[in-house]
Amino acid sequence: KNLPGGSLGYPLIGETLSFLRAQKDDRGPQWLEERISKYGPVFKTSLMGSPTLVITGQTGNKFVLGAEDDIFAAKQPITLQAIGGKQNIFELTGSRYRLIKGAMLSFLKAESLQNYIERMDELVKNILSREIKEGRGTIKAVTTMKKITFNLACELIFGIEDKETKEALLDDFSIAFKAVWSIPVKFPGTTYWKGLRARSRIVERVLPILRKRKEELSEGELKPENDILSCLLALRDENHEPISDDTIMDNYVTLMVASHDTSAILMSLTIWKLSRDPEIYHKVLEEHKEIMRRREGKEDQKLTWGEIQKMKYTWRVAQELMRMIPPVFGSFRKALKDTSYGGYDIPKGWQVFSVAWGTHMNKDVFENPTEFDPSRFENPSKPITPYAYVPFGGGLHTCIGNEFARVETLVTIHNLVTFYEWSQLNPEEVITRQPMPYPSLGLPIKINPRNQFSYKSS
Ligand code: HEM
Repeated sequence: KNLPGGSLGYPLIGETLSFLRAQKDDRGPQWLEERISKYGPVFKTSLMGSPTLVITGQTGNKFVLGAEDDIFAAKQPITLQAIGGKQNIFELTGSRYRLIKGAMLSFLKAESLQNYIERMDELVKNILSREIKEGRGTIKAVTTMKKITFNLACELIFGIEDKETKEALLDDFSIAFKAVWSIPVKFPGTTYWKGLRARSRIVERVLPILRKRKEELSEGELKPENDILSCLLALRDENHEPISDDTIMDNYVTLMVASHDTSAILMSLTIWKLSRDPEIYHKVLEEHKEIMRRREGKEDQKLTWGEIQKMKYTWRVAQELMRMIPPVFGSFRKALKDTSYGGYDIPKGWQVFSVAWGTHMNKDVFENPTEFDPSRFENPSKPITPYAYVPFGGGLHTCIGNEFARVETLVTIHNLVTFYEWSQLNPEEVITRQPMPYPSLGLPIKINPRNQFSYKSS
């Protein structure tokens, strides 16, 4: 086989440790750069238990992300596969994949999200005020954002509202999330082993909920549109067969994993940026003041879908953050047949990894890539071409939660800037990849309700 240069590292572990360590020390781009400068834009390594070809650049993104699912499957590393389960959306192909994805999208598309806004706003308000009260004016923003994304997913997407159940699930999911980025060694005490046990407890806890919903659906007490679990329970495949409980559980766990850290990171990064950049903060604040000003005496009214659409600058700030610090470093695929790219063979069974940073920080794609400039998403002097900006991936497996993530981020930031004032306790705090990019100290902030909120421009 004509394979590109690179090192497969140690058996099983491969280069996983050096990759994860580089991410943690915020040297992820350097880890890649070193290899790209040594071997070129395509190189071999071994990550998360599989031999891997890393493919970088816009053409590479298109090749990997834009491929049909008979060439590359979106199979994730062993760790995510084990936590998410064998029937999770990333593992599915063909008609089964489309069936499950269609059901999930029916909840996550913009038209459906419009119905959640009031409830989302209320949940975010409650969590923020509770956390701030409990922390007596000081909170770790990262922990609070994780609580927000977890509760929004539990309540709005899955209809799980019982406080005790949610708390127990949050404990177990926190353990399971860690296992997604661990060395897949099933030995008592390892992060991976703990994650697998946490997954079993999650399944045990949610199965009775699933059974109850099944009964309620058959008795007409519940509608499939109520939540994603009910929707999947009511779903029939091309042979009119229901979807198995295992498939539903796997996709429940996977959606919780896919929606959790990603969105919590985007919210945390936005708070981090607003805390340290007065100019950007001021522009964001003005946008939200303007929204409140337009309410003309009805300031207590609930946030509306129309108002979310007015938060254009705030979203551009988030987009620019995702360009410079993509929450998901890249996308894994598995070659289902022998194929080739750039003159190199990609053997069947190998893992392929396409990295967002390869284009996001490329000066041929984004002018002055190291400069934080949200306006590049407003009037790009160079139009952003397909597969160049990929924080939500691209092609068949593009994130189906991108609109949910946008809305929950905007609702949260709106509540923060409109009703609170805050400052970072450690202004020097940096972002480290663990391997997801979080503020290194969990972003402690001092936060207080605004005394007076003047809607007039300042
Ligand atoms: C800022 C937040 C988010 C980011 C940056 C993000 C990023 C991504 C990326 C890069 C992919 C593609 C992975 C691949 O190509 O292998 C993806 C896929 C996916 N995401 Fe997200 N995501 C976010 C939020 C969410 C949310 C809130 C949900 C669910 C409510 C979600 C559910 C999914 C699912 C189910 C897939 C798989 C789609 C498929 O295979 O067809 N994501 N996401």
